[in-house]
Amino acid sequence: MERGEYYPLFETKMGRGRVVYRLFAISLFVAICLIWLHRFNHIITITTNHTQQEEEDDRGIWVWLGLLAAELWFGFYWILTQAFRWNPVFRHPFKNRLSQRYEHMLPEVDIFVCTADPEIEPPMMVINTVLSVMAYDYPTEKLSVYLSDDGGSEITFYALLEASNFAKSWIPFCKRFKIEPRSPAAYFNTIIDSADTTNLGHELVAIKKLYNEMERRIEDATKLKRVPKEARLKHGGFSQWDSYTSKRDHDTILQIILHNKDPNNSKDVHGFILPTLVYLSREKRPQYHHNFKAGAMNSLLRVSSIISNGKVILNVDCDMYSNNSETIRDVLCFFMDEKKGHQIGFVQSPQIFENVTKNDIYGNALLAISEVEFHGADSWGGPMYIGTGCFHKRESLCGMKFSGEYKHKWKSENDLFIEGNLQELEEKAKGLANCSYEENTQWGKEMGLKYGCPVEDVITGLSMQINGWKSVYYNPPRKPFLGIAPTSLLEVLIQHKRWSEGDFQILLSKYSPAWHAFGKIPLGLQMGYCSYCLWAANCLATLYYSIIPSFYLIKGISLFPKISSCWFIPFAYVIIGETVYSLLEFLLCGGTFKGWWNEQRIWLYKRTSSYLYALSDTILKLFGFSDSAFTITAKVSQEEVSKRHEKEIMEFGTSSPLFTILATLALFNLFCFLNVLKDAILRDGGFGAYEKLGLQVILCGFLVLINLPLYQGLFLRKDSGKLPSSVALKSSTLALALFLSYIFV
Ligand SMILES: O=c1ccn([C@@H]2O[C@H](COP(=O)(O)OP(=O)(O)O[C@H]3O[C@H](CO)[C@@H](O)[C@H](O)[C@H]3O)[C@@H](O)[C@H]2O)c(=O)[nH]1
Ligand SMILES: [Mn+2]
Repeated sequence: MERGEYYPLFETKMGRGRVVYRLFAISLFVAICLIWLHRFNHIITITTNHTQQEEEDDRGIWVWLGLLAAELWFGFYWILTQAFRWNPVFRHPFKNRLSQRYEHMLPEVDIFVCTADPEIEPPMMVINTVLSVMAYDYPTEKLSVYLSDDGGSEITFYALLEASNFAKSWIPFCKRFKIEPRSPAAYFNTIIDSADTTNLGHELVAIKKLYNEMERRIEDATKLKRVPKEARLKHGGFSQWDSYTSKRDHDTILQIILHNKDPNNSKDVHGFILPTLVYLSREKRPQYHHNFKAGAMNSLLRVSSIISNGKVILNVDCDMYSNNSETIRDVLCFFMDEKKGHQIGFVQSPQIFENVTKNDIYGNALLAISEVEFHGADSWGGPMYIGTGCFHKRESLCGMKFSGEYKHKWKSENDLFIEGNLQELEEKAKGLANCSYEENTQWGKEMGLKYGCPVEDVITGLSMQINGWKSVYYNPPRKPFLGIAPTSLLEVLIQHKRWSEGDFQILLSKYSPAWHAFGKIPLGLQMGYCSYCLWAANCLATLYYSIIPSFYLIKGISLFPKISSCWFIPFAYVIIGETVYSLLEFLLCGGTFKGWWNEQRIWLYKRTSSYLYALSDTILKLFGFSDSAFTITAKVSQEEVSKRHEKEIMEFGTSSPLFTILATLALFNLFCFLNVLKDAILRDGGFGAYEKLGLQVILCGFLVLINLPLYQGLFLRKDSGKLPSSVALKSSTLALALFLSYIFV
């Protein structure tokens, strides 16, 4: 580097097509205003020309007021979503420059992996994630991996011991052959696909054999729910389970499995030191709330502070393995950039799922969020923290506020010095993971992850941004992490209930992006946060739109301008414009046409079921009637279910009130639509009579078309993934009652 010249460690590029997009957005906004005007005018006319209006209009005013409210809502919500489409940016790190400047003073990195239940998060999956992050291309003496096990499972501990042994061969293998990805399971899958293994020869055969043997032992133990006796005798760590009563009631279990203070046991087959590896199952007692993942993370923060005290922390869920061994180096380019790095509090990468099918029937990929909106957020001070695949500075996570004078010191003058032996260190660390430790402290409030919210990640990220930190969205072509998405409709709906409920609680909390954050974070970021925090609130307008227009269609009453009227134009423009835009956006993000159609369906389902539940639960919670829980998403499914998932057949399977709502709405619209067809055939003038009802027919028809998988699940399918007959019965009755009530209204 020449004197005085500054070569940044990363660059930021603007997205293309911004001007075109902004023009489109403005034109759409004008059309939305015209729709509002139309409703407003009509309502004024009804109220002022009261004299000899038909009786119908009198009642009609409520319906029109409802429509105006729904459309005001949709319009307002659309405006919020524009913030994240206004100015997308893209980041590119230069890791060669990082190496040149800082190779010998790279910071310590602590990696936290969280797991909570050995049944739905199988130990084999967990250790694959652990191995993938242990094998990062990074100086091993500066890397520490912590597994937090809220399941307190001996089997998971056993699996981790096995993994620590396997790592002794696996890590040198990865580094020697520079293989990717470094989760053994994922890697072996790729070579089955490519079959190009000739250059690895017998080394590959040998490592695969080791892996298979380990896998067999762990799977056996998992099936038997018992650790083999020999293993138990060999490792003293198991004695910590002697006093264990249940998952919800046990002492802190902590074991430093690999550590350079125990060099005999902590080197790989070539004699190089391995990363530090720690197992932690924090203390649990029935009388103490454990605060789910946030509680686990805070224990990890404290425990790690006396074992390795890494300045950078990576947090992944146990299903999110590292898909690129160079990610740490890439991310350090953001943190260590001499000019802009100081203010960066965290670097988030997207949540990408490996098991999403081609047309993504459950809309799991959330393409618009990961490929568009987060890039937009990045231009306003940064994306949210979404729980996994996120790198933090320890300071920002621990609650420090950013101030202009702050400069991060990467050179470690006050490096952690460990006195005594490992046992003493373990004992000391255990105390930090006890239930009572947090009493009368700021943990969960000002320090660490926030408690009391089902989306601990988002609220914690927001509070960091309010504290003055910025974040960066790092979304390179080769995705840094790959995880597992739910594979049944109910799982998806429940996950979204948790998310939308949590987000809505943030809106009402003391960190509310709507008011508390005002003046503390940019307006664009506030709007964007609000668009997520208001997911739940979308249910009302969507329900109104799925019921009322169809209902009035049966009565033959028009609620939208007729096709020949000039007021029809703004409606048509908004509908066509938004549809075409969302389709284009989806295709440009790499989706398929069918995937887009599936996503529309899922949004409808979430809005009419998950969000409705989230909204009512939040309101109940406000009045103290309910408490939010954390339902862990399953990462494995029965074989039949996975087969249907591969074939993209929607999985219902059980009965749930969420399904009853969806089925009732679908059937009600089907009845309305059949009624239209009947009238069109029997009545004079056929479809012509529907000219003034055009948009209502289209809306009803759309709802029927998008619900096709539901009708199949109700009446046509025979497999075990169909909707149970109890749901069919309940929803048919409800839908019929709703349909017939038009006679009385
Ligand atoms: O008491 C608990 C509950 C969960 N977890 C872990 O939290 C992670 C996320 O749980 P999961 O069931 O997979 O939820 P998702 O909805 O898939 O998770 C997303 O949303 C969560 C917030 O709702 C975030 O915590 C996650 O990081 C984010 O990936 C998993 O590793 C769990 O093992 C715990 O450690 N302790
Ligand atoms: Mn998950």
